[in-house]
Parts: sequence; structure tokens; C-alpha cells
Amino acid sequence: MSFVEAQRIFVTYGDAPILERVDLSVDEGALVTVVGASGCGKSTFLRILLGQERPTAGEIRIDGMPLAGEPDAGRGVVFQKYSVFPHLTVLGNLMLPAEFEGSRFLGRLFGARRQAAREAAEAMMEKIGLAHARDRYPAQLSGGMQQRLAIGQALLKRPRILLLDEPFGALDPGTRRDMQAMLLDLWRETGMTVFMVTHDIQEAFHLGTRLLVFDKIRHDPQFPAAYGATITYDIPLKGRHAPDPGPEDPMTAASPAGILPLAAGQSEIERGDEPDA
Ligand SMILES: Nc1ncnc2c1ncn2[C@@H]1O[C@H](COP(=O)(O)OP(=O)(O)OP(=O)(O)O)[C@@H](O)[C@H]1O
Repeated sequence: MSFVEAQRIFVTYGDAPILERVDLSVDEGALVTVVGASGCGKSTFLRILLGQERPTAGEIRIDGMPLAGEPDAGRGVVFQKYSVFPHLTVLGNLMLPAEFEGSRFLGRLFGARRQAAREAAEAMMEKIGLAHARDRYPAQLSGGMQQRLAIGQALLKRPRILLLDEPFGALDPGTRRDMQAMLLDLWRETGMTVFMVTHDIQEAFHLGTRLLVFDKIRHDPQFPAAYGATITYDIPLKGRHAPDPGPEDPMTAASPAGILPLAAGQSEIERGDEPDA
């Protein structure tokens, strides 16, 4: 059994189907990039993986276990909009995960535990290149620095799965390249499984070991919202230890023979194959 298994996932909001029969098996340590048209349900799929939302039908298993009813420390998340705490410094933000974990009510640690949290935060600060900014508040950081901080904060909980929803979407191209390199370093070092939604196909090819394309396979021109999306392409890219191909040559990472168009056969959803729930 794979590390992450999604079986026949359906999501419907009101009477609008968003996702239809999504099946997926992902091995631990993969870096899965996710692309698809705006509004097709990519973020919804991440929220389902996070446990923030339940599918209308279908099941997610992580390491063989049904997904817990709510997000837990095993799954970290970073959104496009910076999600750090504005009233805390870089150091304060990086100490927060340990402080909440160790002291849910006070949110503060004391003595040796506080010292251990501080050391872990200092080490992460080095890794994400923010040691020089340890006493600055988020408003005094650039967008790229804030996103480094958000990723560092998520990683301090040592998640086995990191969910990234367009994390670099608001960054300029140079900062974006630096962030991509940092993500690859952290991913290789930690062995975590990453799901990353991006609108940048080049970024998806450059970073992913596997690329998923979400799209609708049934269309009703009279009523565009009649059907939901599913995974229409599942493209193996490169191995975890393959050298970084470099951002300027993304297309060479995927061999045409490796492209698996799911739309043929596998994604043939018959009318009436709707969620049972
Ligand atoms: N809680 C909700 N209630 C009702 N509709 C929702 C809810 N969340 C999302 N939607 C709708 O579901 C659809 C999919 O949204 P989602 O954010 O998952 O798409 P997306 O592919 O991530 O889009 P984008 O690329 O623009 O971020 C959209 O039509 C959105 O309006």
C-alpha cells in the first residue's frame, strides 16, 4: 500500500460537483506538483488531504490509516498568502510551534524546554536564511522572507506531509527561484512527502517527481458547472535523488513515454456514477 491513498473521492458543494472520482496513490518522499485550470478544485483537494474538510464520498488513507478528522502535526501547510503571526518576531514565530505543542493553554515554555525550542528555532532560521532577521517582525520582511518564515514554521512541526498552495505565486522570478532551491534542499534533507499546487507549469516540471493535472473530463456547454474535475494526467518526472535539472530546462525532465493520460479508460466516469453519501 502506498503512503497516501485517495479512493474515489467526490466533493460537492451544495449541488455543484467540484471533484469527481479522484483516485491516487503516492509513495512516501514524493514531491507531487498539481496544476489545473482556476477553480477546478486543486485547493479543495489539498484541504481534503489536510483533513480540514471531509470529502462528500470516498476515503483518504495515510500510511494505511483513515485520515484523522482534523489537521494534525503530521501535515503542515503553507498558503500563498503569508500566514505568519504579525505580532511576533522571526524568532517568536519559529518558537511558536513548540510552545503550542508543549503548553496548549499558556502557549509558553519555560526552562530546558524553552531552551530546546529556541535552539530548534535558531537552527531552522539558519536553514531558511533568516538568521540575520531574527528580531524583525513580518511587516519588516520582504514577501520571499515571509514565505521562508511560513515554510520554516510548518517544518518545525516535522510534518511527514507538507501541503503547499501556490506558495511562491506572489514572488518575483528571482526570489521564486531561490525559494524553489530552498524547497528542494529541505525536501531532500527531510524525506517528507510534498503536494504543491502551482499555476506555473514550468515550476511544476522543475520541482516535481510527479505531476498531476486536474481537469474536467465531462463538459456540458449549456451548464459548465454540471461536472467536477478529476486527475486527467499523472506524469512521472524524475527520481528523488535525480540532479536538479535547473529551472531553464524544465521540459526535459519528462520523457514523453512517461506520460500517462488517465483520460483514456481510467477516468471514464459513467453517468450515474455519483457519490453514494
Ligand atoms: N467552501 C466552499 N463552499 C462552496 N464552494 C466552494 C468552497 N470552496 C471552494 N468552492 C468552490 O469550489 C471550486 C473549486 O475551488 P478551489 O479553490 O478548490 O479551486 P482551485 O483549482 O484551487 O482554484 P484556483 O486555482 O483559482 O485557486 C470553486 O468554484 C470554488 O468557488
